[in-house]
Amino acid sequence: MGGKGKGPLFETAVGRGRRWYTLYAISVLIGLCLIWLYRATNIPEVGEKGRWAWMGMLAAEICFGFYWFITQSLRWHPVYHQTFKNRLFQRHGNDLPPVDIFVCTADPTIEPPIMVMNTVLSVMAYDYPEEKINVYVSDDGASKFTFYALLEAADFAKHWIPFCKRFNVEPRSPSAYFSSPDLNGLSYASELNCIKEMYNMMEDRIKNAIEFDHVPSNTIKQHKGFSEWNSQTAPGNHQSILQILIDGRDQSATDVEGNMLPTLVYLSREKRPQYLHNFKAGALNALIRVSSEISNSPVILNVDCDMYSNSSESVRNAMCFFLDEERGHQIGYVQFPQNFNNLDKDNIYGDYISVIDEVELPGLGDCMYLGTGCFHRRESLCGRKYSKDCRMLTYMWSQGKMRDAGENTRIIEERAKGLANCTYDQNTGWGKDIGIKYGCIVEDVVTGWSIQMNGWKSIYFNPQRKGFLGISPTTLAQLLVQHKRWSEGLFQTFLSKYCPFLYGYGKIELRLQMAYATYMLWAPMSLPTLYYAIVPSLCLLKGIPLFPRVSSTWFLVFAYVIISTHIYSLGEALCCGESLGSWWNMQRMRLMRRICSYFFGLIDTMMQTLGLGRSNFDISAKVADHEALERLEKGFMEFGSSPMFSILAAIAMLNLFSLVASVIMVVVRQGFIVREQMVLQFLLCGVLVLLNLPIYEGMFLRKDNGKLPAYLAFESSVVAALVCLFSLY
Ligand SMILES: O=c1ccn([C@@H]2O[C@H](COP(=O)(O)OP(=O)(O)O[C@H]3O[C@H](CO)[C@@H](O)[C@H](O)[C@H]3O)[C@@H](O)[C@H]2O)c(=O)[nH]1
Ligand SMILES: [Mn+2]
Repeated sequence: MGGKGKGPLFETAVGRGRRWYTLYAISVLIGLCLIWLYRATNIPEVGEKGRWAWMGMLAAEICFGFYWFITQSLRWHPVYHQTFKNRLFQRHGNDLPPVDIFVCTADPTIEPPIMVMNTVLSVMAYDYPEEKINVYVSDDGASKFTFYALLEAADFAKHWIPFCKRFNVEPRSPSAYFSSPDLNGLSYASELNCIKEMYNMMEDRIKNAIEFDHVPSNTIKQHKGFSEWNSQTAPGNHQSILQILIDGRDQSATDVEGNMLPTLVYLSREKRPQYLHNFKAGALNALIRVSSEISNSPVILNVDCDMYSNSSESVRNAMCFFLDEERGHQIGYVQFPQNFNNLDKDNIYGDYISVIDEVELPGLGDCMYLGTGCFHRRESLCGRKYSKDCRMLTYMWSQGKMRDAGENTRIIEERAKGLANCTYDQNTGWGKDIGIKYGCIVEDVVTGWSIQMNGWKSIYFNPQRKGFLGISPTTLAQLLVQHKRWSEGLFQTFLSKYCPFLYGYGKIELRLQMAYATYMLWAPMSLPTLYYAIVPSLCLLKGIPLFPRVSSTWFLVFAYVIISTHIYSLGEALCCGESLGSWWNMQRMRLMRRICSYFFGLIDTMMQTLGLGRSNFDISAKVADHEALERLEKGFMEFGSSPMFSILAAIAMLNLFSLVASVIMVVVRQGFIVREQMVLQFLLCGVLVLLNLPIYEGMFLRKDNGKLPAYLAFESSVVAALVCLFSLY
């Protein structure tokens, strides 16, 4: 290396300000202990009113306290990485390892082929030597329209890639680029118009094909791949379809400027009704095998089909980690944050994205595998354990199996196809010790966890310009379903042999075990939250006090813990660039997620533990209708429909009744609330009502299509009234 571009390829800095944080955390911990002490020493006597309610409060507060304690692991050891791409260039030039890029799609209706195509084009156009990029699309929907869109993409890429490189455009997803606001007055306006025109025509062709259920017949004639589809082909029942659309080794496959093109492969693995297909994990494992036969790159990037590349530098950034002479050989994967390009400014669905990106993920020191936007070292993904003699990536790659350039594409297709058959990984290590884990709907977290257990280090890299942008759910119902799936999968993992505290015990730092547990315990945390959202309000109605009176010193303890933790979380959100309104929305959604998604996730996990039912990977929708988007822009939540709303609405009504009733009592029987021991309970109920305002609005005031289903208003009022009456007697 001759001292070229001296210094490491990446640097790691440890966050500052820890001392203050530790002081604050200790003070909260003391407060929590005092609260438990207060609860334990003030339990109402046998026969006194509210004894059971009190014990429940104690249990709930123990849960909250314990949970708060383990979440501290996410703020314990913040590290930030910086890469030096110029040094990478000085040392290696363009002599860099190849990368295999996996794009997964599963359903052409909720993941439109045009979206998949844009993601594919964005990753084909990375600022990286073209012949070193290999893009694989896994289509679990076995859709000939997705296939057709990719064929079009293969053609369009010949113009798009040179265009991107010549004018250095960002982002490189055509549709995202064409819709960016600052395209006026560019020096290359005529080239831009020309390529935009070409793109629009292509988009129209694909849209028409889908609308009329008809791929242009000359395209069908030109590509033998279409013969794989017949009237029997169904997403859940078909043979493996594998087509190499661009063979990067083929010297004649060049773009309009004569440069080589990235390899592009379409795969729809075999599916048969009698075989489990293991959802996304199965798809990724098929891709790992198939790609090993075709390009076998030492680094694998995988993205969901909605996650287009927003920065052309990501591959080079990732290589700075893997190729670092000092530490690169230990790194198993480099995870970029998951960001979204369809969030409204007030964050109405209360995504914690910014806090997670800026605080929690760096705060962990290591990183979880989040399922998308992650670069893996192929070996680590394939289950190899890290050992001191794991060689540098460059070595591995020069030793790796490289396909003979002259070999016929069709022969390779035939050979690789067998690796995607559904019997291939039956009774093998695939899904257990090799590849992505099976049997869990959060395959990503479990897989990342076991890679870490195998001794590999992980990197969380959050550059200024976001690496990937995707689509987050656009209705409350979709969001709740997504979180239900996550909480369910995560809790199942907690109960399985992968439980962080057992599996990780003695092998991995406690900090990391706790960090994983904070996510895996979402589902059971629904119970104390439900308790807090229901019981104190009912007791308010009955006049049973559950908190200390204002004049007591214990009151100060509660006040300190409540106020300090909320001020802290508000401060954190503001520092991450959120607004006050967006923080408030985050609080609301935390409540809703806990009492709906996590609660249903908990129930489903329990059912499965008892052997009733099996979990399903409900794919998140990635399209929203126009009206809905308009309402969202105006700040109205789009509800959609979901059985989970029943519980949400019932709790909202119950709190409203309790609040109204106690206000009436204050007015009629003056002094009721002023009995100062009810103050905290009254406030809690009041805050719950405020958080639930959009629910009342959605049930009673709104007339548009995004409101809550009509029957809910009636149903929830009746349920809440019955519960209130019942509890009064
Ligand atoms: O049988 C399936 C199901 C899903 N997918 C693909 O998996 C990806 C993720 O699915 P999506 O419905 O978008 O999931 P999210 O709710 O966004 O999922 C998040 O959480 C998942 C784990 O629950 C991770 O796998 C994802 O990467 C992560 O984005 C999409 O590209 C799908 O096409 C498949 O390929 N086959
Ligand atoms: Mn997604």
